[in-house]
Order: sequence, then C-alpha cells, then structure tokens
Amino acid sequence: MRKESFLVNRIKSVGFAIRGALLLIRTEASIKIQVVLALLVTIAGFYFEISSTEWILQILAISLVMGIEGANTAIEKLCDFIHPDFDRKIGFIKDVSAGAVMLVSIGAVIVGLIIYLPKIF
Ligand SMILES: Nc1ncnc2c1ncn2[C@@H]1O[C@H](COP(=O)(O)OP(=O)(O)OP(=O)(O)O)[C@@H](O)[C@H]1O
Repeated sequence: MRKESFLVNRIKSVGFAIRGALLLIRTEASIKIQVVLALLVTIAGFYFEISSTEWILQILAISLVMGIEGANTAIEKLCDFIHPDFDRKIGFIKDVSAGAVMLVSIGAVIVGLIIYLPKIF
C-alpha cells in the first residue's frame, strides 16, 4: 500500500482534531457552558476595549480551560471504556482529572476579575 505524504497525514490529523473539538462541544454540557462564557467575555472584551495584553491573557485563559476540559472528558470516556464498573482507582483518576479543570478554572476566574473589576468599579 502506498505511504501517504507527510502533508496529507498532517491535514488528516487536523481534520480528526476538528471533529474531536466539535464532538466535545456537541456532547458535553460543561464545555457548552464554557463556550457561552467565552462568548460573553469576548463581547465584554470589545465593550470595555481591553488592551492587547489583556486579550492575550483572556484568550490563554479560555483556551486553557477548554483544552483541559477536553482532556478531562477524554480521560472520563477512557475510564468508562476500560472499566465501566465502580472502582476506587477509577474514582481517584476521575477526581484528579476533574480537579485539574477546577484549578485552571479558578485561575481563569481570577484573570477575569483582575481585567474587569477595575473597569466596572
Ligand atoms: N467507575 C467509577 N468508579 C468509582 N468512582 C466513580 C466511577 N465513575 C465515576 N465515579 C465518581 O463520580 C465522579 C463523577 O464521574 P463522572 O464520570 O460522572 O464525571 P462527571 O464529572 O459527572 O462527568 P460528565 O458530567 O462530564 O459526564 C468521579 O469524579 C468519581 O468520583
């Protein structure tokens, strides 16, 4: 069988990644909420005319939370696939994975407060 070129392989990988991101947004409730929040802070960014540095921090915070949420979802699905029954170790893995989302979310909220509180009050 003919080996596909490096470029064709890369383009296919991007296609799989886009399909994964769309699946995530279509199927996971938590990421839907994060998408809505991301849209709201993006509107706020334009409304309050935040600086380039603030845009960079805001975009980093949004993508970090969504990226870790995606990884958390993948870990949960993997756990459910390899061990659908109740297991203390699976519970630990899922808790740690959810904890990672919570940690970056706290950071993102703090970034948001530092950017917007001085502009609102
Ligand atoms: N197979 C299992 N064995 C032990 N504990 C589990 C198991 N499945 C879930 N848990 C516990 O329930 C918690 C929630 O797990 P679940 O997979 O429902 O995640 P979730 O955060 O509710 O995910 P989502 O709402 O995105 O589907 C886990 O963090 C873990 O403490």
